Amino acid sequence: MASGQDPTTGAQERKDRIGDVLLRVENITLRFGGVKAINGVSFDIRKGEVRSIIGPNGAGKSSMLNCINGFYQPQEGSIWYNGKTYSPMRPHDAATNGIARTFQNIALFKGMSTLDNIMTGRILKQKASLIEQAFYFGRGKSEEIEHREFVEDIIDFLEIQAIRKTPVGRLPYGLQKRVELGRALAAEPTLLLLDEPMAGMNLEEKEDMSRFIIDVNEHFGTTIALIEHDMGVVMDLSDRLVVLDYGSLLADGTPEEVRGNQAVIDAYLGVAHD
Ligand SMILES: Nc1ncnc2c1ncn2[C@@H]1O[C@H](COP(=O)(O)OP(=O)(O)OP(=O)(O)O)[C@@H](O)[C@H]1O
Repeated sequence: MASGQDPTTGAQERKDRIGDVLLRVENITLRFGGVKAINGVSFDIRKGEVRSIIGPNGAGKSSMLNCINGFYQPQEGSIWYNGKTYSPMRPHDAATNGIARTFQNIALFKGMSTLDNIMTGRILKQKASLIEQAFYFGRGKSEEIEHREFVEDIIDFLEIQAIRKTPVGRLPYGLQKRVELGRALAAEPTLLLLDEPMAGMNLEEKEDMSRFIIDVNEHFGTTIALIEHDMGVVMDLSDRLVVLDYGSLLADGTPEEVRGNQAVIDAYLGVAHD
């Protein structure tokens, strides 16, 4: 958030930005054999908000993102998204309906350049036939130019012009994370799922990434669901938080509400379960 800004103006702007419910997780239960990774969890995500999912290791956070984008198919429950119920959500439905994500462990093509990696995020936007693309004529040619311009804008936005031709495997970790964000943005997502976008980063890199997340949310109006372990970052960025513990919903509310919740404090301090 810009320094020197009147905090009441900022709060009002945020309120104006947040709209109706975009996605609702309804009573999701996910099992792996005998392990209940998620246990009857429900919550919603509103248009334009930054919604964080927090909780101790193994709480079910990544599994929840995997249910939302269809990588995992829960045994019970459904996902309501933008007017339609998915039971379960399938990866293709998620991708074609504007749900994009980044991963806890970077999933880029290490030998390919920054530019080419981000271009792969445009695949679902391509309308030209394979022949048109291969021989670079007709729609293939005009589309390529259009996609390239879009990707160049993302590169400018994320301030990574200097590394546009560098193979991503040679980049430091923090920059690889930024390229991964760029690839997700190339899909022009309505809902962006970020799985620990700041893991392994130093303070300066975390500050940069926080700024980009806020900018994506404010400038593009992208709704963001975020998993992050750094509580300082989470409290600063989030409009609302969901807290999971041992696969169950422990709390749901604003940063202030969650910060003061005794069950959350106990979970983080490691108070024994009955
Ligand atoms: N593919 C899988 N196969 C078997 N068990 C799994 C699988 N994915 C997750 N789990 C289990 O489900 C539970 C929740 O895991 P999950 O990765 O969702 O937690 P998390 O909150 O994201 O943890 P962390 O903060 O450590 O990343 C854990 O007990 C985990 O071992």
